[in-house]
Amino acid sequence: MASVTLLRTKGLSRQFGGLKAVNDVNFAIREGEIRALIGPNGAGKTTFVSLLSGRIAPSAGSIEFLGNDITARPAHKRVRDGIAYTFQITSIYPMLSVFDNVALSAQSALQRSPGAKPAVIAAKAKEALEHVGLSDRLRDRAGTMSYGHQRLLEVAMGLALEPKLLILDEPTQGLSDGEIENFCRLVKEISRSATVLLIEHNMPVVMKLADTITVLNHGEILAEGSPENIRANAAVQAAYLGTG
Ligand SMILES: Nc1ncnc2c1ncn2[C@@H]1O[C@H](COP(=O)(O)OP(=O)(O)OP(=O)(O)O)[C@@H](O)[C@H]1O
Repeated sequence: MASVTLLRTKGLSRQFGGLKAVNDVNFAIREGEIRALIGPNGAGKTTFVSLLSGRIAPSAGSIEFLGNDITARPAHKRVRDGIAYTFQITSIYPMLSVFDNVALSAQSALQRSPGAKPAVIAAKAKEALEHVGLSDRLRDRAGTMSYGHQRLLEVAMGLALEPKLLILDEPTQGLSDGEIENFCRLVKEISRSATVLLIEHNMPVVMKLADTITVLNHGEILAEGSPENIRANAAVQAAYLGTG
């Protein structure tokens, strides 16, 4: 099946002082895949996706999205292009209702289609909340929900942006086993309409969800391949055991 490259990086690098947090990364993700980005603590995963979303600027290299060079494009424009990034640290507005949080996201997505009516925004927000199973919590103040539900709210906010690429940074952190199972189902469902890039430490989740796994270590791609492939990779095992 022909597949389109959604996003590609060439020589992407970011230094913090003398530290090469991301070093010369050539990466490509195809439309429709679920890609997991894994690696030991400090490997550069969050820095890498922050470069993709435009939260931080690269020291060198380039980023292409659907064939266009977006390296210098500001973060808010990348959101409009279709790159949504849910943060590792909860980024909801705790004093606003669940519905309002998602409506704000939906509104920013609909700025792409002029003349969007409040009713359309509300419908999009409700649809996203239904997707993550929070339809019965619309009026709750976001900050009063459990941590797990706040993570789901974040995913709904990402979905309301109607992204082409949804970047999830450690989405299962702090979730219960039952919540993780539901979350895996949700990601599968999301992947029917969006490409998913997932930073994840929970290996069973990675093995279950990912079509392809990219392993970062010391800011560089150490390995890339299918879950079976990566599981059997000696260099990956060594990196995780701290001997690589
Ligand atoms: N703003 C910053 N200033 C200085 N150093 C930074 C900054 N952000 C990240 N780093 C450093 O860059 C390296 C990569 O960090 P990053 O957070 O990208 O790793 P990670 O793979 O996401 O780690 P984790 O799995 O622990 O979240 C680390 O050594 C980190 O200390």
